[in-house]
Amino acid sequence: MTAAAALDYLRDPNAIYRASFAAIRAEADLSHLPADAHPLAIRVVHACGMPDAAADLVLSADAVTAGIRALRSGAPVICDAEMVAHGLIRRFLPAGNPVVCRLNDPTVPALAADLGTTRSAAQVELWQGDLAGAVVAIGNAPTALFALLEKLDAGWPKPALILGFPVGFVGAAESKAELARNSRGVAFAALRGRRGGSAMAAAAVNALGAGCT
Ligand SMILES: C/C1=C2N=C(/C=C3N=C(/C(C)=C4\N[C@@](C)([C@@H]5N=C1[C@](C)(CCC(=O)O)[C@H]5CC(=O)O)[C@@](C)(CC(=O)O)[C@@H]4CCC(=O)O)[C@@](C)(CC(=O)O)[C@@H]\3CCC(=O)O)C(C)(C)[C@@H]/2CCC(=O)O
Repeated sequence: MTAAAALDYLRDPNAIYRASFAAIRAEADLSHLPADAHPLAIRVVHACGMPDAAADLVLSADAVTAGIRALRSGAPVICDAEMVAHGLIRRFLPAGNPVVCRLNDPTVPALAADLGTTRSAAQVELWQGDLAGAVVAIGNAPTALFALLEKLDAGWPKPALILGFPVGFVGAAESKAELARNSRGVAFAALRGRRGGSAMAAAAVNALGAGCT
């Protein structure tokens, strides 16, 4: 049997990252973003392969500093989906920050049925104790973002930062527009429109974590 010929592709992980980030810097227009948000924008684009997504990124002026400060202080990262939680590069979290996702808490299905909502939104009921000063990363569920904003309107503790990246056709654009219109006094970053996703939300956290070093 003859040995299979090795295909020609880049194998060095650091070289792959360098080449990706260089391509994004060359292709994505980041000029509307403050310099401290460029690493976050680059990682978000990196996670989806769409340089034009950078144009839809909106941030409050304090988003990056608030996120980095919160992570350094050991704040929890609250995620709407396990996919977001699993996308976090743990070695980037500077203080062994707890990662919280309550979607699969055994009480959530009954809670969702009682409240007449999704499991993603029902889990927000379980976030109250972790919310003060936290980084909240929403990458999947528009209903979770809407529910969080409703809780803030009801006087719940404020997180340090909301990363709004829900994706899809029902409620994604609307929930992020509401966050950008009125973030309830909380620093935020969001991707306007239908695009988003767990990988992008995790990438945003990873960029902040990398910025802590
Ligand atoms: C309406 C929902 C949407 N889900 C999308 C895309 C993806 N979802 C995946 C997976 C595996 C999960 N999605 C759930 C969060 C599930 N998705 C929903 C809900 C029905 C409602 C959310 C909402 O509208 O706010 C939601 C169920 C719920 O009751 O909350 C998930 C919990 C479903 C499950 O059966 O477990 C699960 C999350 C698992 C986890 O990570 O913890 C996908 C991988 C596709 C799939 O279903 O196989 C994909 C991932 C996208 C991503 O990057 O995160 C949409 C398209 C975003 C859609 C929301 C809007 C719409 O237009 O329909």
